[in-house]
Amino acid sequence: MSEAAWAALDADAARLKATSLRALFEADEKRFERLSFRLDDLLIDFSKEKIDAGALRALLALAKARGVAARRDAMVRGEPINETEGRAVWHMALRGSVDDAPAEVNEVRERFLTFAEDVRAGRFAPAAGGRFTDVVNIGIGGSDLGPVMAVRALRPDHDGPRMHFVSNVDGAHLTDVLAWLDPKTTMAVIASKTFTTQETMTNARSMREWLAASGVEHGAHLAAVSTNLEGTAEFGVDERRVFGFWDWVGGRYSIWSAIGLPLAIAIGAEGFRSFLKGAAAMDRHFLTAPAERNLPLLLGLVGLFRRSCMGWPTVALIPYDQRLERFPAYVQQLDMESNGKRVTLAGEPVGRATGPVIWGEPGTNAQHSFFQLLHQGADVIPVEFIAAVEPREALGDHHALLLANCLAQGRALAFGRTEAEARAEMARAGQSAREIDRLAAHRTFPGDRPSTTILHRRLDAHSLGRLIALYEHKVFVQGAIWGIDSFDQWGVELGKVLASELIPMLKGAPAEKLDSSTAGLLQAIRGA
Ligand SMILES: O=P(O)(O)OC[C@H]1O[C@](O)(CO)[C@@H](O)[C@@H]1O
Repeated sequence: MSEAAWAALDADAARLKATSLRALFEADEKRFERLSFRLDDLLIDFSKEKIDAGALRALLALAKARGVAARRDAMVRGEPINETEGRAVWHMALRGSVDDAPAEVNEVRERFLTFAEDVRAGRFAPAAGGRFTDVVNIGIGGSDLGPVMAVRALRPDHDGPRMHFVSNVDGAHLTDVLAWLDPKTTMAVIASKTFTTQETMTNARSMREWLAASGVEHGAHLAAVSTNLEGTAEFGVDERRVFGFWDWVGGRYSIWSAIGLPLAIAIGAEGFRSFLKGAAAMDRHFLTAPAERNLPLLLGLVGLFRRSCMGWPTVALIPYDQRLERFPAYVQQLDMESNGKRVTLAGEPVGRATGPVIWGEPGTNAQHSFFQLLHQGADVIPVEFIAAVEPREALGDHHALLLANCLAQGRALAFGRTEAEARAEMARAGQSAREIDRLAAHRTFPGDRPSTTILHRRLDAHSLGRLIALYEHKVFVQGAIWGIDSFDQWGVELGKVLASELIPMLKGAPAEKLDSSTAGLLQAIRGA
């Protein structure tokens, strides 16, 4: 049954490759109305994608044939859909979107939100008195990217102590962050699901030494977030400041758990609850909206069509919102660690291209760096634009300029500028025929480059929660159709094992059983 659905999609892809976006818009003046979808103030416009009603029908048929709704419902019921690790995938329980969530979810949430308020109000204070002015979150991957992204996104709501994030095992990271801080008024949150991650534990130990070296009672400056309570105790974190979570929360899905503590300290408990409510609003929509109007389903299907049928390997995620500067990096982990797999749950090759490369930077900066390639390079790179209709602060005409640029880029990508148009423009500008001949090809934009535009009213805790949940569910939909396990990450294991083997050699142990390249590089490092 799904073979038939894939075959129909391949036919749609062939037809749409031969039909330009210009032609699609000319053929249907209601294209925007037909291909844009809303949830409250959130609007997703797919009309500049290379899709049409036929392709969308075929995509919905594929989702049905692949049992996406049944798998979604199994996820909500807490079934172990992360089959390779035998775990449930229950991050929706953290935002009140499942029945029968364990009582400890609420208990831990209340504890860490109370702690956040205590830090903000100075009730939890440094050992030697005063107030904590700075908080350093030490974590990596899902224990870093969510908190850092969300804290930056919600800067206008940030009225707690200053927040800092250290993730890289490169000592430069910790050194540069600590250089500006006073240990007497700095606390650390050690965030690690496993509490064994080499980078995080190394940074945590160095942080503890930095606190101890200043003479502060370092234990009183530490908090931890982890599923490994033995590990946190062994490290010396007082259990009153340890906030747990559970193996059914994937690292890249953990911002809703106590991993969100830095965000709660920054914006307060009420702000954090609003963030959870935004995600819950998207959950409700994903669970109940009809397939033809279901935003995460459609976002997933359009992306899947680009990747598995049109063959485009990457997606540029471009928020026209400076405060979403880390959103592309956040979605990069969410999507690439989830769907960067090539075998199905049964261990068979998927047989189709799977998770795309996700990358991006905020606009308008991106326009002045890599947009040249998006417009005139040899590859088609679909773009997802994100913008807020209202700015958080009124500052002259900045926001109008920002939005004008966002809309202009989508138009330029989709419709380009034909050679005839380029020539006519140069002629109007009074350029000679010779000059026109010389430059016409350079000034032609092929166009026909797809984009999706996501608009919401403004960026706040609620809309950020909703946006993240939109992307989480989109990733889920694609993984379900490809039949892969979107919730494991075996691909990060081998590098970890090989690094452990190399550590002693970097510290002087004899180099053994190495390939000639690695041996040569090690030699060069030792001899340097
Ligand atoms: O929270 P932990 O256990 O320190 O893991 C950090 C990150 O490392 C990974 O396990 C692998 O990179 C991610 O999935 C995770 O978010």
